[in-house]
Amino acid sequence: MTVTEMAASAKKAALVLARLDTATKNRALAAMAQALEQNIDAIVEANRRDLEFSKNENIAAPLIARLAVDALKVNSMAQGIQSVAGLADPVGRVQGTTELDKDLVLRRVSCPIGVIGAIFESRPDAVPQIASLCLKSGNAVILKGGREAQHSNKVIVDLMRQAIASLPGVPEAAVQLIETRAEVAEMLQQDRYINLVVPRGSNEFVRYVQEHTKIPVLGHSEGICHVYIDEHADVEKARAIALDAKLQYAAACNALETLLVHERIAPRLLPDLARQYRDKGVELVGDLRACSLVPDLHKAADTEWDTEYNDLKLAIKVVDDRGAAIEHINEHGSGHTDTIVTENREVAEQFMNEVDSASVMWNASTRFADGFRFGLGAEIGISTNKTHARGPVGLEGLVIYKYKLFGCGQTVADYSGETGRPFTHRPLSDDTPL
Ligand SMILES: NC(=O)C1=CN([C@@H]2O[C@H](COP(=O)(O)OP(=O)(O)OC[C@H]3O[C@@H](n4cnc5c(N)ncnc54)[C@H](OP(=O)(O)O)[C@@H]3O)[C@@H](O)[C@H]2O)C=CC1
Ligand SMILES: N[C@@H](CCC(=O)OP(=O)(O)O)C(=O)O
Repeated sequence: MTVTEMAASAKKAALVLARLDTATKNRALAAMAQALEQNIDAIVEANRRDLEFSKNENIAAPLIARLAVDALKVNSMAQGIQSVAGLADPVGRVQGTTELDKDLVLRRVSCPIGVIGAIFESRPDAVPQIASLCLKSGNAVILKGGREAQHSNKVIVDLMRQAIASLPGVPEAAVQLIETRAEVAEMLQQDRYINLVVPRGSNEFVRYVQEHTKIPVLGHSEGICHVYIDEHADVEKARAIALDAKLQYAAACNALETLLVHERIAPRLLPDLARQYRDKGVELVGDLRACSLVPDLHKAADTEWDTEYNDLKLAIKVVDDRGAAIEHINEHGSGHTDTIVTENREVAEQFMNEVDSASVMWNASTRFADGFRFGLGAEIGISTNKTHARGPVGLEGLVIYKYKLFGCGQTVADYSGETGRPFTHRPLSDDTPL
């Protein structure tokens, strides 16, 4: 099948999905989860081939960890799908009701976006997450994962499609997979059928997508995430957060890349914290003031402040005050996730108000920026766009709305000119029967 044919069938599927009731969608999700659980060996075997390929290509260890799938991971993929089934249906929610005039009532109701093209990194667990969120929100999806994960992705998508096809009324074309960059290029031309493209990847890749399509793009790009340790920080909290944000999963886009430390707390905190990082294998670089506090610290090149390492490397900078920290983050960050550690509420609120990022945190690790941990069930990714969705994108980010106007024969002429009737524009309760 060509990509154009796939996109056309996705469009048809989306029209069917949009009218499916919640119970049918949940049955499809349960079948998808069961299909994965019952085929753990096939998934793990496909993943073994992907891992072999990646090891031959010398892929970095954190990226191998992101790619690897074992039985536990398959079970957690299945649980993830079930948890999406357990979420409230985001489609058909009344978002406001206005009486324009007697017997002329306008209602805003949530509805699916349509067809989503999702391109993402070599992370097989992203496949069921994105597919289940799209299905629950009534959208068809065309998936493209990273080349290192292609065998795993194919088996997972095939299993989910077979599960969907076994249910009456649920179109198999709800979930489709493309595998090559050439197909991505073709997909980007399908503005007739595809309503939103979600690229997850480097800034260059997201820019490439934006420059090669007329389809709206919801970019999920790099995370140059910061932890700022304020002068009023609790040292133990600061240490725990700074270590977790870098070490808990260094390859994630929400991992720490630049540590900013207030000059008044730096001498007490940095030497010991640097030792702890080094004990865990983290390579450190710093500005001149950090270098004066930490033995053998290499001076950071100017470009380091704009670098996402995605690995066991960290840049450290000592700042004069919170204003300097906020300024640094707004200049060098990527609008993803940034944290302040402080015991001073006023300082924390200033930081959270003035840092222009999708997720701003107080006394918590940047690694919390995740759809599951935020209670969204799962995530299609973490948006670094400002519109239409920001930060971890769950079901709410996958619906739009339509206006439904309930009349009884009125025309605009009735409301025009000097003799026209005035509008009432009266808000009504959303459960008013129409
Ligand atoms: N905000 C978020 O939710 C996420 C952000 N990221 C960010 O992504 C970045 C790097 O991740 P990485 O895994 O290396 O991802 P890449 O940017 O290398 O690749 C991601 C996807 O884009 C595809 N791709 C890349 N370039 C092109 C191109 N020119 N044409 C068509 N397809 C292309 C890849 O395909 P192929 O493999 O076939 O080359 C893959 O499917 C990091 O900055 C990370 O923070 C990653 C995950 C989630
Ligand atoms: N949701 C993820 C982070 C986002 C993500 O997909 O990151 P990545 O490891 O770059 O693929 C998590 O915190 O586990």
